[in-house]
Amino acid sequence: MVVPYKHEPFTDFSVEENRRALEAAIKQVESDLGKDYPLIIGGERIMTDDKIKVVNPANKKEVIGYVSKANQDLAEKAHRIADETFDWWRKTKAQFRADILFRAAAIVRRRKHEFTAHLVKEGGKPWKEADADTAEAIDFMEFYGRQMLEIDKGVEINSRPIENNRFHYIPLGVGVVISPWNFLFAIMCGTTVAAMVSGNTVLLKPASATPIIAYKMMEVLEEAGLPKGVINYIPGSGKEVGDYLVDHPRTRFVSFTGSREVGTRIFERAAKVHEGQKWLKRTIIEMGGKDTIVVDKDSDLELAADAITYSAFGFSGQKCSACSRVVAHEEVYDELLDRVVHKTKEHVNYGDPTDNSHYMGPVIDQGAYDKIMDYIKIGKEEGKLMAGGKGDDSKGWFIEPTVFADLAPDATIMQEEIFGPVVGFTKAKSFDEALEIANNTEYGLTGAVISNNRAHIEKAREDFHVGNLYFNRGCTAAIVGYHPFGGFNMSGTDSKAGGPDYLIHHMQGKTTSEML
Ligand SMILES: NC(=O)c1ccc[n+]([C@@H]2O[C@H](COP(=O)([O-])OP(=O)(O)OC[C@H]3O[C@@H](n4cnc5c(N)ncnc54)[C@H](O)[C@@H]3O)[C@@H](O)[C@H]2O)c1
Ligand SMILES: N[C@@H](CCC=O)C(=O)O
Repeated sequence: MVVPYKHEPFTDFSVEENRRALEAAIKQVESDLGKDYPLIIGGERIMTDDKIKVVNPANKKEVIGYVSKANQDLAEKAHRIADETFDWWRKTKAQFRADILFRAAAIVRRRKHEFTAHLVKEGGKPWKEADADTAEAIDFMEFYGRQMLEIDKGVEINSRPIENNRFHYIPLGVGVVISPWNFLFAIMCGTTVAAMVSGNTVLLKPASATPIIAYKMMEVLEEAGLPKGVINYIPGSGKEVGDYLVDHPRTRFVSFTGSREVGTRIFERAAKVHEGQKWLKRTIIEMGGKDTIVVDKDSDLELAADAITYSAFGFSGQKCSACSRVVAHEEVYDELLDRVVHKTKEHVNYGDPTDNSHYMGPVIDQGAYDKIMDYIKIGKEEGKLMAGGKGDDSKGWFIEPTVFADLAPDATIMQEEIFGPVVGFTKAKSFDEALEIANNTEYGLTGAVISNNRAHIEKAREDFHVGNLYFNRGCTAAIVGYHPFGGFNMSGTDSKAGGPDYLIHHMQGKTTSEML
């Protein structure tokens, strides 16, 4: 029997002991930088000459490590091993697979600050965000382990007196898991272990900006008893290795989390049936967002301002769930805007995230920096700059928390995902109009409504078309097992990570009927 699932508590860094523990862990991680990391294929460590250079986004000169890069030959080798391993792995008991996750979760929990410190360095995450990322990785392992045990009980169906009917889920086959850099531990871990615990074998291609945490997870899973060949670690170029694996006729499913551009490309490519392919590939595709907080006339404006500030600038706005649009009723617009601008200028400082006094760290890389600065330039033409607007990429990739006011609902920066510390405000004449504006993007991931009006909350529950809708709080920070996460429309397939249906996406239902 396992104890009931409860999410991993966050660390309180105002407690001196906790603060010191993370400081020590950061020092430890710093003394360990610059190493070489191999691929892991069928349990074998393979060093390649071609390497991914992983740098600290807060200090470009600091190399976190050099990670071996898979090419198509190595991807093919990994695929063959994953395929062979699936033959016996698919028959292992759910309890055996779940136990690996429970042991792995316990290992990470015991070494929690070490992982968090690594995320501060590799991902540029401030302490609070890095701690939440580690906690979420633990949660995914604990939650999916339990979910698998539930699914293993089977589903009741009817039998007539002359027959014995059964219905149960079986795994799919070899899955390609492609993960993003922003929840470098949690999402990478959650998507990988969900596929594995459901009885599939996995080819894990982590994001090129953050592949080292994935290597560390592999070490933990191996220590927890994961057999060779079940998860194969193959970082590499998205285009070269990613396309090859997505197109491969023996790939049974692809689990992708990342941008709309790459997600739609994978969706299209996976739809093509290649020679020798015996199935239609399953795709689990979770993409970006353009997430809105609606602030009603009758609402707590201080709560609204806090919710907006954290949702817009937590981890420098680099969350698919980040608030990048505010739609406020015209009667409260000016006061709300004043409060958010004040909080941004007073409280949202930024700098090296190893220093816990910084609210925000850097953005992830030069590409992200340039893209966000381009959007800020557009924002200056489309609206009124109220705070921030500058960047500095001399040492790391730092951008000021930026607020734009008086934007048209269809302005570019109100429609396209920026994925940085930029939030835009627009006005609505009524609550109905506010909802219309909130729904006017191609995305549908998260949203929030700040309101004291029960009828308006109920209207939004029906009409605000997003996968994760929150009332009287911000629109980020979903918790595994409590807020199943995934979006509508161009935000993806709404697979709901951390929810009761998630594992089923990695499985297929089988009916057997025996005559008595
Ligand atoms: N909906 C969600 O749950 C969720 C969660 C986190 C991030 N995101 C989204 O992810 C994006 C940020 O992450 P990112 O910059 O890592 O996204 P990205 O799409 O650039 O990269 C994601 C992954 O895809 C790989 N990739 C790139 N080209 C590929 C190809 N042709 N074939 C296969 N794989 C390829 C990358 O190497 C990386 O591992 C944002 O849009 C954000 O909103 C969504
Ligand atoms: N699940 C996270 C977002 C993941 C995407 O970046 C949240 O709810 O804030």
